[in-house]
Amino acid sequence: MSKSGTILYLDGVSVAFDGFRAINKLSLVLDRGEMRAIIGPNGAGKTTMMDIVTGKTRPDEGEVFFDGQVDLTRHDEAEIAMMGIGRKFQKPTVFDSHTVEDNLVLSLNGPRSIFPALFHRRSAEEARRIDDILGVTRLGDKRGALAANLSHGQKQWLEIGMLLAQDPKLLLVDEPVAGMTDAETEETARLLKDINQTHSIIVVEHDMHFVRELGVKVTCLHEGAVLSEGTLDFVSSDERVMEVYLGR
Ligand SMILES: Nc1ncnc2c1ncn2[C@@H]1O[C@H](COP(=O)(O)OP(=O)(O)OP(=O)(O)O)[C@@H](O)[C@H]1O
Repeated sequence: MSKSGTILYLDGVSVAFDGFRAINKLSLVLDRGEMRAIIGPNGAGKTTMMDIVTGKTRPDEGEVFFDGQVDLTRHDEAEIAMMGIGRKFQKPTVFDSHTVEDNLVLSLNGPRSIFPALFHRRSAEEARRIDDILGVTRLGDKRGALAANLSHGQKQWLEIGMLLAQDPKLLLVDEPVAGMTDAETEETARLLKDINQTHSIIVVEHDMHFVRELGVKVTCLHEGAVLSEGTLDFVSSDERVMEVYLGR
C-alpha cells in the first residue's frame, strides 16, 4: 500500500514482551487529516500501539511511518515529539497552581524555561495562538482561573489545549471522556471535531456513545491486531467484535 497521503502508516508491526505478543502483525493506516477512533477490550494492545508510534516502545518488526516518509523506528521519543506527534495520557497533568492561560503559555513550542516563558513580553503571534486555543478548548472565560479550580472535564480540555500549543500534526488522545459528565462528553466530541479541521487525530476510547458522536471510522483491536474496521455501525454489528468486546 502507498504511504503517500498518510499521516500514520503501520504495516506488519509486532512487539513481544517476554515472548508474549502484545502487538501481532498490526497494520493500520491513517490518512492525512483523518480522525480515527480505536476501540477494543483491555489488553488489546491500544496503549502499546501508541507507545510504538511515540517511540516509547521499539517494535520487533514492521514498518512505522509518519507523514508518508519519516521512519519512526529510527527516532527516539523526544525527536518524535519534536516532529509533531503529541500524546495526551488519560490522567490530566496540568499545573494546578498556574492559571489556564499560563498553562498554555508554558506549553507553547520553542525552547524556553519557565521564567522567561511567564515573564517575557508575549509576541502578537503568541497572543493570537493562545486566544485561538482558549476558544477551541472552550476555556475563554476561564483564562485567569487557576487550573486547580477547573472541573475534571475542563482539565482534560486544558490538557488538549496544551498539546495544541506544541503545534502537533498528529494528536494521540487516550480515553479523553473517562469520568466526564454526559454534557462534557458531548462537548468533547464537538471539540475534537473542531480540532480535526486542522489536525489528524487518533482517539482511544471505550465510551461508545462518545464514539458515535465523533462519527468517524472505527478500528477495533484485539490481541494486538485489527479485528474489524469501518463505520461504528459496521464494527459494532461484527460478530467477532460482539464476542470479544461489545457483547460482554
Ligand atoms: N512493558 C510490558 N511488559 C509486559 N507486558 C506488557 C507490557 N506492556 C503491555 N504488556 C501487555 O501487552 C498487552 C497489551 O496491553 P495494552 O496496555 O497495550 O492494552 P490496551 O488495549 O491498552 O488495554 P487497556 O484498555 O486496558 O488500556 C497486555 O496483555 C499487557 O499486559
